[in-house]
Amino acid sequence: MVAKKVLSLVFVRDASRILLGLKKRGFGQGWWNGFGGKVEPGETIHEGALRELKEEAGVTGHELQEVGLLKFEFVGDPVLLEVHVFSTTKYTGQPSESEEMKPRWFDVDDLPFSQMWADDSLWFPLLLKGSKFSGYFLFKGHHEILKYTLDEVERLEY
Ligand SMILES: CNc1ncnc2c1ncn2[C@@H]1O[C@H](COP(=O)(O)OP(=O)(O)OP(=O)(O)O)[C@@H](O)[C@H]1O
Repeated sequence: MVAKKVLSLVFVRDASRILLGLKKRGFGQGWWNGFGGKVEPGETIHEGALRELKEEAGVTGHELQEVGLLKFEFVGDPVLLEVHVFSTTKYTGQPSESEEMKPRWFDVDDLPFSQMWADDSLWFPLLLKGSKFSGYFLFKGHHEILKYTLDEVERLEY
């Protein structure tokens, strides 16, 4: 590991649904995911999360809770990705398509895991039941997880 990239990942939920976006370009293109991206210089991770949610989904989030910390490495790539996962049920505005993402509500019992990052199906159950979680995943390419750890935690530690 020689460098670390800090990213946000935001999930908006209601009683039985979760808002995902189909990534139209770049990293994770063609897959459904929460909204997020690189934290920019001068902003907090929380501010970055709100900005990305607005830019990518057209929605203003309120009372974001940080619920997960996920670290990713890819074989042959010296960069460690540190993804801070946020969740909220409070938002204003209507989800709308952006250059980067096409938003859509999914029933939590009918998530498109075959079109999502492979790690998502492992930690989504913890997200959906309202737990906090911390994980590490080593990928080979973009589809295969070689090893991982995943823990439900009381509080997130950096
Ligand atoms: C490897 N397993 C993974 N599982 C689930 N989610 C993952 C992920 N790896 C990255 N993510 C998320 O994918 C988005 C990438 O965003 P990404 O396009 O790189 O960022 P950003 O919008 O700043 O990019 P540009 O401005 O286009 O450069 C960002 O939400 C990030 O948290």
